[in-house]
Amino acid sequence: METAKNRGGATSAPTGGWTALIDDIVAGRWTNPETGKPAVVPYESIVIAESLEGREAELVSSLGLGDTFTVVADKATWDAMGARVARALEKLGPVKTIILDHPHADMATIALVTEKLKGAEGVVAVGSGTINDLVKYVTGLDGRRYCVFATAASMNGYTSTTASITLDSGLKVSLPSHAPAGFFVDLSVSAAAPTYLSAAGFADCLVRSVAQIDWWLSHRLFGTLYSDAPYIIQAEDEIALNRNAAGIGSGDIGAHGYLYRVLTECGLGVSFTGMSNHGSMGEHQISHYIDCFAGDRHPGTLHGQQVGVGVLTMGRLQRHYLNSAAAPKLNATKISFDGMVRRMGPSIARQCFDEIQPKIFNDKAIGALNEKIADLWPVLREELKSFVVPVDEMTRLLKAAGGPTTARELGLPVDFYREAVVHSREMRNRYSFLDIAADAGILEDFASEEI
Ligand SMILES: NC(=O)C1=CN([C@@H]2O[C@H](COP(=O)(O)OP(=O)(O)OC[C@H]3O[C@@H](n4cnc5c(N)ncnc54)[C@H](OP(=O)(O)O)[C@@H]3O)[C@@H](O)[C@H]2O)C=CC1
Ligand SMILES: O=C(CO)COP(=O)(O)O
Repeated sequence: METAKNRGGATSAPTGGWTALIDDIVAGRWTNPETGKPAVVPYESIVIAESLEGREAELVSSLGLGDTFTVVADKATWDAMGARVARALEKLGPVKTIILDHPHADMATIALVTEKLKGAEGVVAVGSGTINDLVKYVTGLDGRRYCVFATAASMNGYTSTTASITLDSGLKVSLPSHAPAGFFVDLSVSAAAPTYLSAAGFADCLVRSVAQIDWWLSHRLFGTLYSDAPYIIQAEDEIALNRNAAGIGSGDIGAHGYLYRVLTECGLGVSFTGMSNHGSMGEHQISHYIDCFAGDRHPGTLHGQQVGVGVLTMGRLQRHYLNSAAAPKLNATKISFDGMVRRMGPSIARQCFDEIQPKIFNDKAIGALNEKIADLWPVLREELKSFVVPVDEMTRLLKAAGGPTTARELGLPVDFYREAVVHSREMRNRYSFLDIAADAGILEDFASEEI
């Protein structure tokens, strides 16, 4: 196995260690400024350390999951850490292993894992996004507590209470699930993983500014739920992480410490609101569209890699609007159901068309919305500008972390990427600048410049 570069790293942990603040949130000592009350979150133990070698059994045993254990991994994550965790758990009791073959977080695999985990007591996931979502979702079905050892800093779902699952129809959705009782990070393992994995996780963090802009826009226009709490807890760490972007690409352990802090905080944010919107808006819809509809054209890229390219696209689109003192002016929504059927197939198209009805506006409704936007725009524009990280800066950061910045770099046909930009808004009822641009009639022209 590749060893971590820069062992020890040039970047030191914040005062209080890698879980400073996170410990307070988990212990109920952190007061949410929005409510004035201590936040209550469903986690028992979150440990992030430069090494967990020798501590695996103690960490799992502290959760009291049971007397027998089942470790779930895939081939790569078994090699990276699963074998080590399974060996360590033998001290505590009998250990079974389930090694999945290139798993996907879809309904067929959920059925398989449900069957394999029947009667299992102490369920221990060792892996990244797909392994964690599978184990999270399956154990969530009967409320069985589980824990996860992270093998890659590739996405922010470890601590979220939602699972991103592909339904039998082929549509990827965000389903309510539960939190891991224990989340354990050995930074040396993730820093030694192939760097494209960490760059993907960095991109999942870079989302903050574009998602906050979309989410606030939706809140101001339609009164949809918005919360600052997820952003408040990660604000300082986002600065430290961006300062260490180059360390992500070079496998620096300290840089990975900050990366995991932001990934973890983003997941904790989901447990405040029960939804992933603060870190999943227009840019995630572009990535989900790629996963659902690229078919043979999918280059095998990771969620976070696609999200990173989506972030830059959204940054350019939002810049177009925020640079203008003139309020956006929208026309009645034109979404062709037949077009959706052609692109998505009849079953997904039906499901999505029903889902997006609240953001389909006729002439009368768009007139009222235009008046509201015109009224709000001078103030709303300034509010939105306060969330911006300039797109040139985000591009520089993503490059420094080693992530792809264009569809071409992803290895995705550019025509298909443009289709994703234009049509991904048809997937979910989350209102973003993709909807503004589409209803303003400029989205196709904008997308035609994306490469
Ligand atoms: N629930 C939530 O809130 C969230 C869920 N997600 C979901 O997570 C999934 C993406 O997860 P992601 O982690 O990016 O990718 P995956 O888990 O799909 O795949 C990553 C792959 O990288 C390989 N790998 C992992 N760790 C190591 C290591 N240490 N050394 C070598 N190889 C390693 C593994 O092997 P292999 O070679 O076998 O592929 C692994 O399967 C998506 O389905 C996404 O939608 C994303 C964000 C949030
Ligand atoms: O991927 C996510 C955050 O990175 C959340 O995904 P969903 O949009 O599926 O909830």
